[in-house]
Amino acid sequence: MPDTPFAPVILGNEPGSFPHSVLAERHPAIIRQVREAFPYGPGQHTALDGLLGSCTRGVVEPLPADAPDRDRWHGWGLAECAGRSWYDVPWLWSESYFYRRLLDAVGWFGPGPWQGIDPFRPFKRAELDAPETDEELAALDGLRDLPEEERARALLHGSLWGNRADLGFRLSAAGAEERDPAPALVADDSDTLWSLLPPGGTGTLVLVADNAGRELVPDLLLIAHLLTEGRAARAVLHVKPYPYYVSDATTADVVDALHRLRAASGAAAEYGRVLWAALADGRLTVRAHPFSCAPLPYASMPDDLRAEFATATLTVVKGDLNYRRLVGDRLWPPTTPFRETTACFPGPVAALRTLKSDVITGLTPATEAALVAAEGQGWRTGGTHALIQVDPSRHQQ
Ligand SMILES: O=P(O)(O)OC[C@@]1(O)O[C@H](CO)[C@@H](O)[C@@H]1O
Repeated sequence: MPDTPFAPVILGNEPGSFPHSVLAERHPAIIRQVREAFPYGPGQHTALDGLLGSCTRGVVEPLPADAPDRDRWHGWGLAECAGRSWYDVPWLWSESYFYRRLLDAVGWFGPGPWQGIDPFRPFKRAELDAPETDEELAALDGLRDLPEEERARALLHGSLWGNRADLGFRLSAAGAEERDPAPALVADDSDTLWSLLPPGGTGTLVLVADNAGRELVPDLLLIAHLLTEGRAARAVLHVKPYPYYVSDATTADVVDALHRLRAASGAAAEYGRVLWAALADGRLTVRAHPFSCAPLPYASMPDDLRAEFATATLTVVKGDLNYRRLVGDRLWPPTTPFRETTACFPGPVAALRTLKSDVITGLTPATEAALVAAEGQGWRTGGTHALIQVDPSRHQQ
């Protein structure tokens, strides 16, 4: 066992900290926005009031007796967390449960007319329909004549920076990193990533998606490229089984994104056709595993998911939340080797993430020092830095 230093699990109970602000400010703001976006009835308003009181001033309450996933949540620690302040249980747990309870309040789980109505859909649609998305899709035409390696790199960066809701074609201008006082890309294992996906590959790429809209679109473009260029024979796209963390992608969001691509012109539409055909013939599949909305790190993943990740040629996990779940939602010393924190993961894994929370591993001492000198600790949560980290090993479980 590697000599990994102790790192405390992140809680939300320290006023002034980022996690505390999410519980005390972001969650109430989300309740407000959802309320304003839908013509909910009195029952839903009362339930939202109840959730607001509970999550800001109260304690974690059990799920209703008829909740379809009650047993599952008990397996995920509900009995241990119930009755405690939302601020005193692991932050990851608290956030996940907040979204679960929000869906309850608006009637997502039904039965009834609001069953399956995504409370975040207006926000996701607005982003997908934004003129910036048109510009980003039009920029794909400029990639057409580039050598495959350069297209692949541009699309990888598109997917990476898409995690900031920003396609990367315009950001990956040569030299941009060097011009900043601290590097935009704080770790870059992309050579290792590409070595796992050589042209002519016969393997399976798993991509664990994060946000819908302007992140999911470049994720889909990357998948289309890898399939078309033979860097992967098959791809599996993991999305969330229900709306989560406001903008996380569900199957409905995949459908919206594909329609958006097909309705575009030029290269974007071609990518859309590739993906549509790959779904039809089974080279691309979409999965919505319950564990994707679990309040737990991947170390606790169930056996079926473990088996799937174990057989993949490479699993790419997107975004900040998936990073927290991959390495553990802990305050690691930033120079803790990435590979020491991913020992729970059964197959080769790559993280593509913009930095939006305190968790970080795998920095060199020089990079950490440059970041701290330039920004104090603000680089951890500002979303202006990103990383590509890869652990190519197959861990025996
Ligand atoms: O996973 P994503 O979309 O990249 O980011 C999720 C996020 O917005 O949610 C958490 C705070 O609620 C943070 O981990 C992070 O900032």
